[in-house]
Amino acid sequence: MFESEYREKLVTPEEAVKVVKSGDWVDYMFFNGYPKALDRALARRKDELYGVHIRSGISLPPLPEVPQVDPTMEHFQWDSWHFGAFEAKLGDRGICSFSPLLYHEVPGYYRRREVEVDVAMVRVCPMDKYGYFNLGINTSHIEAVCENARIVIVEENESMPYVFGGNGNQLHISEVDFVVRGENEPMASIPAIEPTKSEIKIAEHILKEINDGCCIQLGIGGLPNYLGKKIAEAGFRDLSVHTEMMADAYLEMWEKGCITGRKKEIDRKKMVCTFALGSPRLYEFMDRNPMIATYSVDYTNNPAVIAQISNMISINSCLEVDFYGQVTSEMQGTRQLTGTGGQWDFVYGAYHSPGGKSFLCMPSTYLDKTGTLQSKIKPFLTPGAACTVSRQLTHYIVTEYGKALMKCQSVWKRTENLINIAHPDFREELIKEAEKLGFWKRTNRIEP
Ligand SMILES: CC(=O)SCCNC(=O)CCNC(=O)[C@H](O)C(C)(C)COP(=O)(O)OP(=O)(O)OC[C@H]1O[C@@H](n2cnc3c(N)ncnc32)[C@H](O)[C@@H]1OP(=O)(O)O
Ligand SMILES: CCCC(=O)O
Repeated sequence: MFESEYREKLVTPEEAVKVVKSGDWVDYMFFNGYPKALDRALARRKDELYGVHIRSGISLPPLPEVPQVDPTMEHFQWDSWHFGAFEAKLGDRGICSFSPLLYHEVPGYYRRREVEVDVAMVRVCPMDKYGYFNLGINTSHIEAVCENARIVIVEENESMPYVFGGNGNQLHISEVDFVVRGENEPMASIPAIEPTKSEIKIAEHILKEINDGCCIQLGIGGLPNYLGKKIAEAGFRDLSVHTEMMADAYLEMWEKGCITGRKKEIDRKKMVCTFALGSPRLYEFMDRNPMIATYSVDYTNNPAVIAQISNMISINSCLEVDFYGQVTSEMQGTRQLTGTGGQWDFVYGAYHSPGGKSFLCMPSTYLDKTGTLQSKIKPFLTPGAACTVSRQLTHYIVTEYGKALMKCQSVWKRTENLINIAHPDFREELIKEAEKLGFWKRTNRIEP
């Protein structure tokens, strides 16, 4: 029924990118949603175009060519909502600018027309018999971008898993201006990372906080994934999933029979997410799986939605915490390493869930560029680092030495709680700093 409209709109990537004009804003979406064939065709137009802005986030291999063919940024300027390794390197070279966000608000930025978008380009599943292009493992904010773009171009990829959804997970042919056929390359996957000794200890602390019937959200990074494996091994029952990112850890929990979703107040018996990042096995698991429901990020990450689920346990990683309980999870001083992503959304939402808790986790130390051990608990965040979670919102901080409550604690008590979970080699020094600042009134330090 939609075949003739499809044929009318089907063009080559070279034809499709001709709609881009100098000065346009082009949206490439996130993760596996970025359109590889269109990107290559646009890069080839470099010498004809000036000041085209490309907006993206967490670009995955094969990496986009557009920012690489124009290091001068005369032709293409690269903007990112969220840095991955690729964007962090471009940022170091001064050829990628970062836009801070609250992830659940992103569809609203487009709907309120606070961000410009002329051309939306997105990688999708091939059209189905009802005329829909399923957005696969990248639902995120795509629908809102496309609703507000002057031109929408979809790039079909047969390797994209077809994922059932609640909302925002498809585009209809009538909403699309051009269709191109991509090269069906496999979705980019991320390798499993072995946990460090500290991460193993952190997981032990958090496991004590999990009960049968909880709803789990795991963030991005090595630790949350390892924790998911431990939850699976521990054999919890009737867990639910409401997360931003579907990851291999959930597949393991499901295979071990831990996840039923029966206890959730909303989306019962569904594993809810807005995108996926993991192994090919995870992507296969998600393909036409009736238990998975992908939604636009303004639903999954909306704190008011998260708060409707009882016993929400949110587990994310961070980089640095100061005596106030301010957290950065995205910057090393002035260097933008990653982004806020959904961290703020889940910290806030989980706290408002009946019985809910949020844990921001980090090893207590890291090695700096000179190989010197540094504490991640500091009197103040490293100058230049933006605060990802403000002190009013932080609930628990967890290191290998235990967990520290921040919510409702005085600055004195926060300082003390944090020094108790700092690496022992830094505790004396931190106490001295706290005393100088007048943040330390007495000690109840736990000896290592
Ligand atoms: C996905 C959801 O469902 S919701 C929300 C999830 N999203 C977020 O939480 C967004 C922000 N968080 C993140 O991006 C990640 O969790 C991170 C970056 C905080 C942690 O990810 P990990 O992979 O565990 O990072 P890791 O511990 O390896 O540290 C990354 C780098 O920063 C360095 N580093 C860590 N802490 C510090 C610090 N305090 N100062 C300077 N550098 C630091 C590490 O040495 C490492 O450097 P390298 O890449 O040169 O080895
Ligand atoms: C773009 C979102 C990824 C994250 O939350 O870390």
